[in-house]
Amino acid sequence: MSHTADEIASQPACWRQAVDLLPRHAAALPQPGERVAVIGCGTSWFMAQSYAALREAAGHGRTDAFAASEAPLDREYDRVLALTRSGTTTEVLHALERVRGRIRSTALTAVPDGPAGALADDSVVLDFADERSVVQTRFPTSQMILLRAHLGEDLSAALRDADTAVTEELDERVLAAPQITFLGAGWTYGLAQEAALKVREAAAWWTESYPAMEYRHGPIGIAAPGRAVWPLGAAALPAGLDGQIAATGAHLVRPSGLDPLAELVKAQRVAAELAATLGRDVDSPPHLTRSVVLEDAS
Ligand SMILES: O=P(O)(O)OC[C@H]1O[C@](O)(CO)[C@@H](O)[C@@H]1O
Repeated sequence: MSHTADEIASQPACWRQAVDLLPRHAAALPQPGERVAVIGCGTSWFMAQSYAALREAAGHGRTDAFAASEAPLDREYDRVLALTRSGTTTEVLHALERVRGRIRSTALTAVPDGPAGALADDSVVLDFADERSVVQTRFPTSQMILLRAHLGEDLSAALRDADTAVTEELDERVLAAPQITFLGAGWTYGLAQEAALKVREAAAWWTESYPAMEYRHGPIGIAAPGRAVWPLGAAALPAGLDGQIAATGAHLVRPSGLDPLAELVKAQRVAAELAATLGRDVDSPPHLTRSVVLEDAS
């Protein structure tokens, strides 16, 4: 079994641990009313998008999500939350340097004593969820569980759904699809982006991702018999879209009722399985590294 498959399967236990650790980390996370910029790269950027949508919807205050390289941190923020598994990603470190002494910052990372933690005012370390694989699976989802718990969500159903997500049979028509489009709405748009990235990273397979209401505005042109459309959560399948997808002949993955984060776990499993079918080493995808460290970036 690959490290990636092991790490995917360990998510139910990791999620429970993340919930249990909330009291230890709560004070270092964004407080209600703070204006927050959440930054990250790749997977961590997409988790930033999901968390930002959830935090605003929960009424905790303005929350913007940015790719670390594009973050307009000259704006008025009370806190920067940097999501970074490795704690070494160059663009994240640069962003933390830019706000040092001016905006309070928190690094949420998997590695104790890393560069991001040294630059940030506060650190939240989820070392139990660190990964050997290049592609991130259990760290970002455990991080999301911690953040959702901190927003006051009751996660008991999500924790049960995690058990289902790691054992349930995968959709054969998705595994056979030459192209998969993930849809999201609100906080699940970031999850859709991450699901699509996961399949690209692990299997070099053609995926796309859109906010559900944007799908009719052109992207549906890609839908065709054999290809798959996978909304993450019921809100990601707005009224009438099922009929429009059916008309293209594409396979629609109907929302399962599982928590959307558990749906993401199923997408991770699809990514790993596709990689295996294609004979790829899912633990070390070509051209990708655990973290992007730019030697001569200034
Ligand atoms: O969360 P970190 O450690 O900053 O790393 C982000 C990196 O993680 C990845 O998901 C690893 O493939 C990439 O998207 C990105 O380069």
